[in-house]
Amino acid sequence: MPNPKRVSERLFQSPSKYIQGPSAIQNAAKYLESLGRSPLLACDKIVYEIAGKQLIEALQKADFKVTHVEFGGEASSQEVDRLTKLGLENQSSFVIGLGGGKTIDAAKAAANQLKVQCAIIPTTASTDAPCSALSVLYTPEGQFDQYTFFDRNPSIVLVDTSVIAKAPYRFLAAGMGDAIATNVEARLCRTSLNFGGGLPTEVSVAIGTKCEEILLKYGKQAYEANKAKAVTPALEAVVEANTLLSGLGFESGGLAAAHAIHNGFTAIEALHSLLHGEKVAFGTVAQLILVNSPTSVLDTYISFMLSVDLPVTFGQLGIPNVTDEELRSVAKLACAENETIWNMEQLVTEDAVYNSLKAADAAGREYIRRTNWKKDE
Ligand SMILES: NC(=O)c1ccc[n+]([C@@H]2O[C@H](COP(=O)([O-])OP(=O)(O)OC[C@H]3O[C@@H](n4cnc5c(N)ncnc54)[C@H](O)[C@@H]3O)[C@@H](O)[C@H]2O)c1
Ligand SMILES: [Zn+2]
Repeated sequence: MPNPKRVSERLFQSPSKYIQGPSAIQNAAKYLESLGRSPLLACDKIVYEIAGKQLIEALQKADFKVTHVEFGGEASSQEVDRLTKLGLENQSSFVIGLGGGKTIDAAKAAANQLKVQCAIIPTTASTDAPCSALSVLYTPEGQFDQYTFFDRNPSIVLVDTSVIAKAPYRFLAAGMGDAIATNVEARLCRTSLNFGGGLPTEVSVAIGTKCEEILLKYGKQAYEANKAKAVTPALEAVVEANTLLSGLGFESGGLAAAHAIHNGFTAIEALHSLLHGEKVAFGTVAQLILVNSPTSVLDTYISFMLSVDLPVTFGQLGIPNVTDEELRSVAKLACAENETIWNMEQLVTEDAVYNSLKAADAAGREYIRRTNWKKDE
């Protein structure tokens, strides 16, 4: 990474087109035809039944020649190479990634190796992976491997909200946990380099603000709509916040402590089964404490997290008996040399992060006690 003090350019990057609506897959051909007519389509078995069959049918009706490959489940270099090989053998004109964050990341990386364009069709709003020009790769066993960066973002991101509305509502909540961090993190990164290697522009800051506004206004309502499998204006707004606004906001705005703490949580085995956004949600409260946010501000975020069943205490994270030693190892990883925590202007130490974790749990417990909060059944 270049030294931020020596970079004066502001930079904003994004996909060429973003389409969202309840019939997006049915109408996919008209949006995808500019990329060619012989795509390599990666999706796993579950997603094939949910949306893959319907997508292939819609494309075949419009004379596309689709090569369907079953995604193996992990976004690993090996899986990316396998998809690339199939793309070469079939002379695929572009790649479609259909599914959750891992399928999306593997598809983006394969398209990059094939030097063809990429279309992303997320089937959950669980992460902000669809719009970014990077993939998070893992070993075939599921350990973090590396971030890989590409020259361009996916050309087309197509979101079918009738599919998302039927996905498990825990996924939408996790996406909100990832998205609520966007503004909290980006507003501390005004003078650091974003993922494109430039300074944030005014629009990336505005996107983070809008993302947060939508979540606070409509998050709970969208969560309830998702439980009822209903596509409503609130659900549409939150899907856009989780997918487009959060994606553009983090990539061109920057990440800070919340995501670094999420990465630190990999030190605790018991947290591996949690979704990305669930861990980011707790990290967001810890970051707010780290930068000395007033109680009224903490209350706003904690109340939001609880309204969509995101964890704000160690108990809710599933680690009620976490030890100080474990928390110190989380803080140590969160403060690793290349971590995004160093994007913040504030002075940060491992000890301060350790203390913010303990205080976040305490603030969550105190809020629950004070407001007599009870989980909806
Ligand atoms: N590249 C980026 O910018 C970026 C950003 C955030 C997260 N990520 C990555 O995203 C990954 C996490 O993604 P995830 O949380 O979507 O998990 P995931 O990709 O593992 O998907 C979880 C499961 O959801 C299932 N699924 C997908 N759509 C469904 C639907 N409509 N109904 C029922 N089940 C459905 C899939 O079959 C899969 O088994 C992580 O690897 C993370 O590193 C990447
Ligand atoms: Zn994230």
